[in-house]
Formats: sequence, C-alpha cells, structure tokens
Amino acid sequence: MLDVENIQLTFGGVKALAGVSVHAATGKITAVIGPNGAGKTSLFNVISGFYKPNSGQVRLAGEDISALGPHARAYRGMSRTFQNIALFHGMTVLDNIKLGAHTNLKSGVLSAGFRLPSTRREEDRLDREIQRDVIGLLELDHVQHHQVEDLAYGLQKRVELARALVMKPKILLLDEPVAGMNREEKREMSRFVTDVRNNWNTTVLLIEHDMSMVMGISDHVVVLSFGKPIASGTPDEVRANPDVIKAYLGGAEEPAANAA
Ligand SMILES: Nc1ncnc2c1ncn2[C@@H]1O[C@H](COP(=O)(O)OP(=O)(O)OP(=O)(O)O)[C@@H](O)[C@H]1O
Repeated sequence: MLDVENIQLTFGGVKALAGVSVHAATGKITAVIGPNGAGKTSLFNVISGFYKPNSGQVRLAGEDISALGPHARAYRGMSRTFQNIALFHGMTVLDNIKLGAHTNLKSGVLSAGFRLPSTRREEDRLDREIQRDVIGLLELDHVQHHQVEDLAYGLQKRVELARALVMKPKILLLDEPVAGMNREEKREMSRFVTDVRNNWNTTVLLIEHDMSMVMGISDHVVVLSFGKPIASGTPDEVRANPDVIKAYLGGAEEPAANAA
C-alpha cells in the first residue's frame, strides 16, 4: 500500500534520515520505533508531505506521490493524527469529527454558505454515515454532543482518531497515539486501532515510544537509529535483535558520516 524508498533528509549538517525505506502492507499494522532523535517524526513528515526530502520516493497504492503536498496526499486517501491534540474547542465531538470530512463533501463553500437543499441533503447523509460507521466503531455515541474540551484526555485522542477516519483513508498514520495516556486509555486505544484495521482493512503506520502497545498490535516493526533503519521484522524478531537492544540501551554509536 505504502512504499517509502531510500529517503534522505538533511537539516543543515544533520542527516535526519539517511536511506530509509519502509513498506506498509495493505491491511497490516506497521510500526516505526527508535530512540529519541532517530528520525521517526521526520519520516512521518516526509510521508505526509510536510517535509520534502533531499531524495527518495513515496508511493501510495503504486502511485508516486513524492511531489504532492499534504492536501493532495490526504485527498488520495492518506490520513494522519498528530502527537499533540489538535481539536477545536468550543465545538462538539460530532462537529469536530465532521471537520475531517470537508474534502469529501461535493458541495462548495458557496452553496454551503447559502444552505442550499443539496448541501443539507449531503450533510444529512454524512451525519448518518458518521453515526453508523465511525461513532459506533469508536464507541463515542455517549459523548457525541459534548464539547470536546470537557472530555478526558483519552477520549479526546479517540475523537482525533475518529476525525482521521471520516475520510475512510487507505492508510492511517498515527503519530504517538498513546503518548501521555494512562494504562487503561492505552489499552483502549490499542483495541480501537486494531478494530479499525479488522473492520475496514485499513493500512496503519504508526510511530510510538510505548513498547507494549507496539509489540501488542503490530504485524511488522521497523527500527530506526540515527536516521537509519537498523532492523525490521515481527515484534518477536525485533525484540530479540541485538542491534535493537544496543540502540535502546544507549550503546549504539552514531555513524561518523552523520556527524555535523
Ligand atoms: N526542523 C528541524 N530542524 C533541524 N533539525 C531537526 C528538525 N527536525 C528534526 N531534526 C533533527 O533530526 C533528527 C531526527 O529528529 P526526529 O524528531 O525526526 O526524531 P524522532 O525519532 O522523532 O525523535 P523523538 O522520538 O524524540 O520524537 C534529530 O537529530 C533532530 O535534532
């Protein structure tokens, strides 16, 4: 589904990514892990089109999308959540979720402004679809009319996930989905991500520090260290890999070529 080939990205003298390739297979959960500064966030920003790499290619469902910006990638079925909560306060859960669908609506801003009958029909259809698919699946029924800022942290993260899903993405990019959560919230988020994949066959790519989440739900894990892939495989393979253990224990040395 997603093929990231040989990405090089430098910031001044710092090589943030030095030849990173990642394949996220259709309907699978792929995780990118690595110690602080390994290049995970940079890789996500390259994949979603926020950073332009020095070289390398990003392909989505076979199409080279390397030259496209974030909106064009979203339109092609790439959706992401962010590390920090990015919801609109003063709005309900349902309205926040609906914001994720604006590019799916056929009616333009003008007709929406005049509330033409066709726009209202489209909104009604969208409401029904959101209720049926997203709100039900993510168990947000009981809070859909609440203001988002009144919700507990874990629920707000779930609303963000819902908003990312409204577009029915081909691939869902999750940027540290359980950061800052308590154990119960982490367990719930893991279950919901797995449910989404199981129900819709969505391809999921996530970056995450929480090892129990990564090892619990991933089909495939890629490990970065100092901007390079050092291992990949099943959670069990990666866990047992001596290079990975060394990187996490702080024994790995930065390659001389990476020095600024
Ligand atoms: N905008 C930037 N300008 C300059 N250097 C940057 C920038 N973003 C990242 N870097 C550098 O690129 C390298 C990779 O950083 P990145 O944030 O991608 O790692 P990470 O694995 O996401 O780290 P963390 O787990 O701490 O979020 C680091 O050396 C970082 O200092």
